[in-house]
Amino acid sequence: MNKIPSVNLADFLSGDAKRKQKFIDEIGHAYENIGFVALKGHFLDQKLVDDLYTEVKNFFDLPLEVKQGYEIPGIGGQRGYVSFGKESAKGKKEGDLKEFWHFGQYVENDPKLAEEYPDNVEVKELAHFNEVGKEAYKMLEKTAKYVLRALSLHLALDENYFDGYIKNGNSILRPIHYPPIKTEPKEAVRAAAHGDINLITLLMGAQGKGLQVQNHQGDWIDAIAEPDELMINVGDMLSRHTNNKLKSTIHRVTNPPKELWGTSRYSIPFFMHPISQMKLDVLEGCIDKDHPKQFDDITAGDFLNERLRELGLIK
Ligand SMILES: O=C(O)CCC(=O)C(=O)O
Ligand SMILES: [Fe+2]
Repeated sequence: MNKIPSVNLADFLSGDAKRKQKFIDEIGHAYENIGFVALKGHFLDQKLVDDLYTEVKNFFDLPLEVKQGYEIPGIGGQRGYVSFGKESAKGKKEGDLKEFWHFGQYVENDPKLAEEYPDNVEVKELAHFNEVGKEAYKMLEKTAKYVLRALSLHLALDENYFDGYIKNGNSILRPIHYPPIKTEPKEAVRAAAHGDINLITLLMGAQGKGLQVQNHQGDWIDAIAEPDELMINVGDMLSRHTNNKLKSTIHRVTNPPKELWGTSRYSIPFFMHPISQMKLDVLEGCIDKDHPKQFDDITAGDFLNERLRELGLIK
């Protein structure tokens, strides 16, 4: 495959059995091959997208001392601000050329989980930042729920298989700012080649050049979405759970050519995580003579901690 396929969630939600099956087959096929799709028909309307970008730009425009006041020690960057260069891709020493913010779960009716997760951090300088972030979080979570339902059916599981694992899950909304590049970055890139940790990622802002995906042949292909599309990819948790039937594809964000060094890039991924107790053990239905079990049993919580250590976010 050398192009990211485009699918429409409206097919899945149409109530028409044929259209629903078409969506399941298209996304299933795409995830067994390239691991990415561009998705139309999601639950984010244009006003919400515009409002979120406005708030996010306003936040990153705040003075560094103000932003650093929202960098919370001891929580592995899981909420609030993470400053420039802190995170590096697994196996890489140079930090990525980015700063970012994390909105986390808004736990409902589960005091134990509310206790387990760090609190969301409120930005005091911006009147709408917190509420707009929360609204986008909810709409992305809702979109992701239906995508996982389609994948459950593709895997011959119960349609609602993931519902209980993602309700109040440890998902993260991460607005990212890649600032203008001022001096030759040498080895560092905006985001070094990596696979995402989580179940699936929904990315707003893949409209411009920058994001590239590595296909089976090892070629890097541009992943560019239409204005009304989210880019959605499989993460390592889902790949493990399905014995790599669904592919977590390596991707990166390249540095722009020198004449565009002066421009920022903004992107906003939503990393869909389950609750930490979910067992990522390989599904029985994904093991057979030709596909022996490839991964050890592990919970989502333990897997996440292992990876945050490798990214340099926890000690
Ligand atoms: O900025 C982008 O377009 C992609 C970012 C990304 O892959 C990530 O944060 O995991
Ligand atoms: Fe990523």
